[in-house]
Amino acid sequence: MSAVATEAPTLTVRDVSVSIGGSRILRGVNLDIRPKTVFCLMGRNGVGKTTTLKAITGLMDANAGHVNLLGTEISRMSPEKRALKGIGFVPQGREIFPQLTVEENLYVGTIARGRKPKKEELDRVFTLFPIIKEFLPRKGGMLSGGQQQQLAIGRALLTRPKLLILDEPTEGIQPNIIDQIGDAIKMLRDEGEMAILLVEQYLDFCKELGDDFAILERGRVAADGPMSGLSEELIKEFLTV
Ligand SMILES: Nc1ncnc2c1ncn2[C@@H]1O[C@H](COP(=O)(O)OP(=O)(O)OP(=O)(O)O)[C@@H](O)[C@H]1O
Repeated sequence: MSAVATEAPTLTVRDVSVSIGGSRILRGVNLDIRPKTVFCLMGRNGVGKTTTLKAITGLMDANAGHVNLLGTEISRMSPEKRALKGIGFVPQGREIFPQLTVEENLYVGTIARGRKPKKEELDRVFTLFPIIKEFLPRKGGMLSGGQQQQLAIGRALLTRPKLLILDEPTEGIQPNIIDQIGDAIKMLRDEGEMAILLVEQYLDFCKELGDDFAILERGRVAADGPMSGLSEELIKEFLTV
């Protein structure tokens, strides 16, 4: 077993349940996300992937269960407090402010913390996504979907997360930008400062990037383990439509 595998997890989710309007959406979800790895949360439409992310980030309250980030119980904290503890979230749809410039969008997360990003933090984002530097004065709404995704990831990175959470980053994005986002995820993982939790329906993207996976089915983890264990049988049973 490698040294990495024996390190304490960056995030543990234990028996997390969420109900919305009387229906049980999550029914005791368990996840262990190791440091310096990419973890892919997979499953068909409507199985509870986004709800799991919201229970982790605090955007949705869990009825039961525990979420622990780097040894700290965060499940009763506000989303803002969880962000300060080290959770960076890039939501589905990216949530770029269309009327703000790219530069203003980029600074939103750090300014909310009362500071401006440091030059080396900005340079790191520009190295990952050179287009952001080129388009700094443009309005966010003028960017393509893929460029907005890069901007949203850049914005999250400036908060120096310990866990970067990405909800369907490839959705509706052209292939060359998907490749750039994949390369950026690999680079971030290899730098070793964070773990990355990826919700993704694009199977090849997950297989290429993921170290570990979990498959959700009706609000529960139906299978999990190292990505090498994602068999054709599991894909057929839980992922193909
Ligand atoms: N605010 C809400 N009110 C009512 N039902 C909801 C709400 N949010 C989610 N649901 C329901 O909870 C279930 C899980 O939704 P969730 O968005 O977590 O699934 P998902 O796996 O992320 O799906 P997708 O791949 O379509 O995004 C779905 O049946 C959805 O209709």
